[in-house]
Amino acid sequence: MTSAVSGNSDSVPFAGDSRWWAAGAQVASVARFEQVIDALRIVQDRVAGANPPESELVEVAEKLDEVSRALAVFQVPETKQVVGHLDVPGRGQSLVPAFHVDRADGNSVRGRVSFSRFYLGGGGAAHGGAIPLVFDEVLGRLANVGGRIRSRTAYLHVNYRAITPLDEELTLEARFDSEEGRKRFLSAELRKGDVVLADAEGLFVALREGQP
Ligand SMILES: CCCCCCCCCCCC(=O)SCCNC(=O)CCNC(=O)[C@H](O)C(C)(C)COP(=O)(O)OP(=O)(O)OC[C@H]1O[C@@H](n2cnc3c(N)ncnc32)[C@H](O)[C@@H]1OP(=O)(O)O
Repeated sequence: MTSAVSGNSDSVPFAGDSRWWAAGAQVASVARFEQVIDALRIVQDRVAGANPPESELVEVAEKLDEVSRALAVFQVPETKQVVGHLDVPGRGQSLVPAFHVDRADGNSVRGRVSFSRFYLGGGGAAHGGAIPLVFDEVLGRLANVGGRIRSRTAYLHVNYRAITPLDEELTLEARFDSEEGRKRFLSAELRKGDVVLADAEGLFVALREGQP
């Protein structure tokens, strides 16, 4: 039996808006899909952190080929895609570290995020591109909740204030600061305890009718 990918209503604080990209998409099992994404995230981390002998690499490459062949016949257009549209932390995708919401309303959100080995830049610090990924994810979602017309990021300014460590639970707080016509201004901070690791300001522009 298949079930519709959740059509996150405004009554669900800080839920995504699957109507944006996935109207009508069906998934055989949300729990099973989430299990696949969790396993994929672990594979990403294990590959990033591994240096195995050649014989092991041959075997791993074969197994990964087998997995991609199994999925090749089930490829669907974007409107039917499941990844990114599940009502679970991380939205069922493996690009952006999963953001776990603790408190949210239409104008602010607070939650937790952790950067695993896959997101290593160097010297024990998270990659400088991984941090904006999380800011764009959280600010982008906050910009669009509450029945607002959907918007896209016009700019995202990120300040790196301190090294962002891997494998530690960090907090992220974001707010909808102001609105001028189609322009929405949002900001956020990523913290370890009381220490600000990075902060961001973003402009999100509401799309006109028919704008992709
Ligand atoms: C379950 C699913 C969950 C889904 C959950 C998903 C979470 C992640 C969501 C993340 C969202 C994204 O990353 S979206 C992907 C990344 N972003 C993009 O691809 C956007 C690419 N850019 C564009 O499409 C366009 O440039 C727009 C839409 C941003 C703006 O173009 P436009 O609509 O033609 O508007 P335009 O007239 O240019 O600008 C409108 C006003 O904004 C100002 N403006 C525009 N750009 C800028 C700028 N960079 N810096 C300053 N100001 C700017 C203009 O001066 C103007 O001000 P004034 O004259 O009116 O004062």
